[in-house]
Amino acid sequence: MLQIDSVSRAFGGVYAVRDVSLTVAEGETRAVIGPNGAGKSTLFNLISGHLLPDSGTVSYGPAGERRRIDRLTPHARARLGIAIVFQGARLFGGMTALENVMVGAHARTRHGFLSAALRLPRHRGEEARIRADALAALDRVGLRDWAHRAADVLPLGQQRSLQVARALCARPRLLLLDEPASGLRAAEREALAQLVESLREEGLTTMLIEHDVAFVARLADRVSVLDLGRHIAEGTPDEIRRDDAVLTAYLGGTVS
Ligand SMILES: Nc1ncnc2c1ncn2[C@@H]1O[C@H](COP(=O)(O)OP(=O)(O)OP(=O)(O)O)[C@@H](O)[C@H]1O
Repeated sequence: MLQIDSVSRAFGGVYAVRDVSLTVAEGETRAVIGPNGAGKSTLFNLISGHLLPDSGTVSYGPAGERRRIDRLTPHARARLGIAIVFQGARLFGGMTALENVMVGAHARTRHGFLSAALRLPRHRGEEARIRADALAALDRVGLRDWAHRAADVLPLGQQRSLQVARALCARPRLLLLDEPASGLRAAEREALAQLVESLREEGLTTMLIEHDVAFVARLADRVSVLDLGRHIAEGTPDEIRRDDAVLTAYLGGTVS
């Protein structure tokens, strides 16, 4: 579904991502781990289009439909089915849960969010369909009963689920989750883990950045490890746990 070839991106002469190559299969759940500053979020932004690579290529799509996307805008990539939930992403505080999700659906409409917000005539016909999709997305993440509550009064765990619903409403084929579990309490983490598992069962291709090893071991088919911008290891969670380069990266070179 995703193929990244020799991608690099530097800031001020310092590589955030350096010569990274990896492929993610359709239906796979891929965890991306690595110490702080390893380049994980930068990699996600290179996939979503919020950053462009200095060199290298990003290709996307199921077999037979694969195409290069590394020069496309984030909006164009969203319309191809790539959705990202940013780390610490904010919700629109003055809106209900349902309205927040409907914003996500506009990412894939022809006219976009601005036209929706202005309620232009050409847009009105799509409104009912988007509303139905948004309610379905809320249902999928267990938030149907919260649809008409203000988004900013939801507990943090449900805010995260709402962000996932917003991304799902755009009908992604590749979902990028940047540290979705950070700051959540145990019960909230469990609910999020179950949500990611259910998406996996539905066959959605997902990449997630996560620090918690138990969370990764439970959810990921494969794990990619970044360190100082480089892709230093890839394997199943079990293989990664035994990988010397990974232990060295995490423990600062103290492993013999
Ligand atoms: N927009 C930017 N401008 C300048 N430097 C940046 C920018 N984005 C990232 N960097 C730098 O690139 C490196 C990688 O950052 P990135 O956020 O991708 O790492 P990360 O693995 O996601 O870290 P964390 O786990 O702390 O979120 C860091 O040294 C960071 O300071």
